[in-house]
Amino acid sequence: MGGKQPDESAPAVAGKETGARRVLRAFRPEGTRVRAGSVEVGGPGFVVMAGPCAVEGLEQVDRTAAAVAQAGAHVLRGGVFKPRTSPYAFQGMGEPGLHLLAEAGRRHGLPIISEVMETAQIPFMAESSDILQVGARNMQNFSLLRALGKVRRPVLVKRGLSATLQEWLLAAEYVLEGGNEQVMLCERGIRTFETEMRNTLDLAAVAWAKQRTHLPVIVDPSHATGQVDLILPMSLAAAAAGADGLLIEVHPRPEQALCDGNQALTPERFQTLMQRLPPVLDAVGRHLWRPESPAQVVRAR
Ligand SMILES: O=C[C@H](O)[C@H](O)COP(=O)(O)O
Ligand SMILES: C=C(OP(=O)(O)O)C(=O)O
Repeated sequence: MGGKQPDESAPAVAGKETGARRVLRAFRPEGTRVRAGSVEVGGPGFVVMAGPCAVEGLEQVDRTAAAVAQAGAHVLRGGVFKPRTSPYAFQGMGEPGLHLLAEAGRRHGLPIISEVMETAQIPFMAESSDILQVGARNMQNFSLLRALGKVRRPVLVKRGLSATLQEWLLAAEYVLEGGNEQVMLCERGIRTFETEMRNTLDLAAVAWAKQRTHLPVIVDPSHATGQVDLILPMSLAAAAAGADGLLIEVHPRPEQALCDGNQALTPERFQTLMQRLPPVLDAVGRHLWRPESPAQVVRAR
């Protein structure tokens, strides 16, 4: 793909592989900036999205939202539809959970991101979520991707469990092709022969995607490692590798979490992470996202 120009006029040839076009850096050399509420992803500001893996109830989500907001997070995450390996595992609170997440976001001044698993969920998820997440397991759910192309909400496309970089980009291409330009990529670790960690975080893919595409790239060190002790070092490494932000799991009582407690930071550990990011970001010419000052806004006009 490297060096190829996007060819909008090229007709798809039946039976032949057609490459990515709209995701390529050449399509928008200046890069895409995605807006979620008042937060901008893809500019110089590094955006931290944090919250529970799954919304479990009012107290849990509100306490987490308060803690991550206080530590400086920019977006509240929380799954209400959970793609679980076992049909007997907690599947999420569904729409009532979405209302709790949205309310917690409003109360603590944070836009929210949540996973949409099926096309039928899009209308109400898009109504209340500032960012719609496509999970790793749904990265090649093409009808879902096409439907998200018609939505006026930013979409974060997670890399599939064993997806190649081309497959990941082409998944994002589906959303862009549908007319939605507010798309982000998320590296969340892939399946390899290694078994010590839950997945293998592919940080080279982050630098690669930043070079080859114009889309913001987010890293999820929680699913990538599955281990709390690795989340801090991998978050710093992601910032150094050029990621535009992080998606991190935080729970007030990880040992009681209904999903993925092994990879959830306590609020205290999350605060430490937020304090460790600025010097690394500074070394690569970035900073934690902050609203533009009025002076900058005037200059930009
Ligand atoms: O957050 C996410 C997923 O639902 C979770 O990682 C699925 O893993 P499991 O169902 O195999 O535990
Ligand atoms: C399910 C999630 O992650 P993934 O799709 O990367 O497994 C999640 O972030 O809630």
